[in-house]
Amino acid sequence: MPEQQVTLVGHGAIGRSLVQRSAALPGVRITHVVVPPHHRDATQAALPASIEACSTVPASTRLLLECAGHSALLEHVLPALERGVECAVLSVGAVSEPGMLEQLEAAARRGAAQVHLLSGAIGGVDALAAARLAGLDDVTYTGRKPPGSWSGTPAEQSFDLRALREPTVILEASAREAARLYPKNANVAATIALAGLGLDRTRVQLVADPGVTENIHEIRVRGAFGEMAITMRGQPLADNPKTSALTVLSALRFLSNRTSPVTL
Ligand SMILES: NC(=O)C1=CN([C@@H]2O[C@H](COP(=O)(O)OP(=O)(O)OC[C@H]3O[C@@H](n4cnc5c(N)ncnc54)[C@H](O)[C@@H]3O)[C@@H](O)[C@H]2O)C=CC1
Ligand SMILES: O=C([O-])CC(=O)C(=O)O
Repeated sequence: MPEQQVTLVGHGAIGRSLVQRSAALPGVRITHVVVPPHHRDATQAALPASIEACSTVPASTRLLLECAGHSALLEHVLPALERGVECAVLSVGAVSEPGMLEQLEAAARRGAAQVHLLSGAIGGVDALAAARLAGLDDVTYTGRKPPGSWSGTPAEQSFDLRALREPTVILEASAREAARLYPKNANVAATIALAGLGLDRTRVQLVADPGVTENIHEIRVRGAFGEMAITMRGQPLADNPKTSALTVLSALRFLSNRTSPVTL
């Protein structure tokens, strides 16, 4: 099978870990990393010489993997899809913006390309999306992280995060609201919603819990298929505690499947 060349968008905690880990992935080579223009030189200095830092998606790109943030969908993913570039996206919560899902679909159709919404920090998306085909009654998601992982979010305006002594619900809302208000913490809420009952009918609870050190995701589903309950207790990335390490591994799995004769 031919080598799969990949352009990454983003070089934060996920991007750096992907560059490092993909070096051991047979058949996959990250060739470019797209970063904001003012980060280009510093990023190039941090990358191996075989990877080029750039501020736009190169014309040679055939597969793009986004690990940057919601704004990167408008800036890089939509134009790439229009040009026929296959894209994989981790900032799934960007679809909480009205019209974004439709824009992704339209751009992919025009470019005859596919956009893959990766499962990221959670498991069970395959089962949920399959269960949906027979009809779902109820899908709930609870995201629980240590208080420090909610710093820089709207929770800071309502709670003194450092003073919390008890698990505290910081948001109860639809998946759409959760993903919009917490763009760095609730992408999985949007993923579960897209796989299940949709952004407006999926109920989400976000919890700041001083009693935990992991990022805990609880998914409960009822439907004609039966019931499903999953708890993920994800280790956070050392570079960014908001992000679970499994997010990187889910992107690696996607890349690995591109070049494996048997996919799983
Ligand atoms: N689906 C999932 O399970 C998860 C998804 N994510 C998504 O992945 C994103 C990245 O996560 P981390 O690497 O932990 O964050 P990070 O904050 O460590 O790194 C993000 C990097 O992307 C860069 N960036 C931001 N906007 C950009 C743009 N338009 N073009 C190019 N580069 C841009 C930033 O400069 C930064 O270096 C999160 O913001 C979130 O949207 C994160 C965790 C889980
Ligand atoms: O990595 C995680 O645990 C989940 C996360 O931040 C997100 O859904 O945006």
